[in-house]
Amino acid sequence: MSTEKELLSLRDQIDSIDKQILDLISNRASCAQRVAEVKTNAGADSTLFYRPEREAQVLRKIMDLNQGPLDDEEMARLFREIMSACLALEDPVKVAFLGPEGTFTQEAALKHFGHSAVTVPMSAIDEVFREVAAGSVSYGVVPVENSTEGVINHTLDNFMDSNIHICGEVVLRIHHHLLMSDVTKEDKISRIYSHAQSLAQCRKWLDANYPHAERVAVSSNAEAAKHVRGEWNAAAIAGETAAQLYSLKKLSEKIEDQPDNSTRFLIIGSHPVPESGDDKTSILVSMRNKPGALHDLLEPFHRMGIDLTRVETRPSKSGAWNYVFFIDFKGHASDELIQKALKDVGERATDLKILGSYPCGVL
Ligand SMILES: O=C(O)C(=O)C[C@]1(C(=O)O)C=C[C@@H](O)C=C1
Repeated sequence: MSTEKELLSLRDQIDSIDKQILDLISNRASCAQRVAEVKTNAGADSTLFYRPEREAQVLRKIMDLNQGPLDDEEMARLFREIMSACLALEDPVKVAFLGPEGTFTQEAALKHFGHSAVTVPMSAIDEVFREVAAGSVSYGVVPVENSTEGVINHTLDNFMDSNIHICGEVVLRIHHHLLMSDVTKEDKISRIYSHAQSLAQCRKWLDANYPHAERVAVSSNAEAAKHVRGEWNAAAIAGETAAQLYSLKKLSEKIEDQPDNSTRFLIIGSHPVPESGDDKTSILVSMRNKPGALHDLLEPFHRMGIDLTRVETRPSKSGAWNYVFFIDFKGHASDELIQKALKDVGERATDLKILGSYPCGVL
């Protein structure tokens, strides 16, 4: 068969497959609309249309069933978007993030909820918490730890004062680029804007390449990108989305010191999430200042074979909270073993607050 004929025949096959995919996606979307009716008839308000545990199960099943040639992550991403569009038919989910437009937090929100979600920029982490608590958005996305720079204390501190639930987690690979605008003079860069975390994540690269440039910390990478648009002697460190959004040119790509630099974000909401089959629980525990306090606290987890994934200590804000520990572990708070462990831990602690049980990040 000639090349031309072979191409024509393959494109005929693709056209017919596309028609089948179209019909199947439309059928799926109609089912989601019926799900919304059932939920409404059962009295659920629209904040309960989004079901994190069900979404995690759907994506995990797709990854299990996938036989290639697309890899599991790629396939899950496609289904992520289909589900996002189906949910938007029920009721588009409104998500607050640490703005402005173009931040990594917005990228994390879209990765988690898909591109049919409505993302709403906030100017500070506290505001994301506040808007979720006030109910003006259904969910919020906040950064919690970075593989190079460690924990984001400001996010943890917000959990001490709120009754917000953690509903999910999402991890994002963070690539930083040095960006300049069309007025920047490449050989005259004497000031570099970025978020303090990003400046820290690129410290060695900056020391080697721009040792004399002033490093200016601003409220976000996207804000840094905005800044350089009118400055001939300044550059910004930010990600791909901000570069595109603010039409900046990449002077150097992937300048982060650690090639596997990634940030974990938490999804916060107002409702607890049922079990998905592969879950994590986050708790906040306060303890009096005495030798061996942390060992005592963690002993039940060790004894019961519960997998701890993170332990962070923060100074308490009041006298009663001498030590505050943020502890993440595998398992769901409705699980019998986890309930036993929490009871034991609660008896040893001054105070224990369950921040939420949620599906382990899928994508
Ligand atoms: O199963 C549901 O409850 C649905 O609303 C359907 C669906 C989906 O498209 O699969 C959509 C949104 C939910 O977040 C979870 C799943």
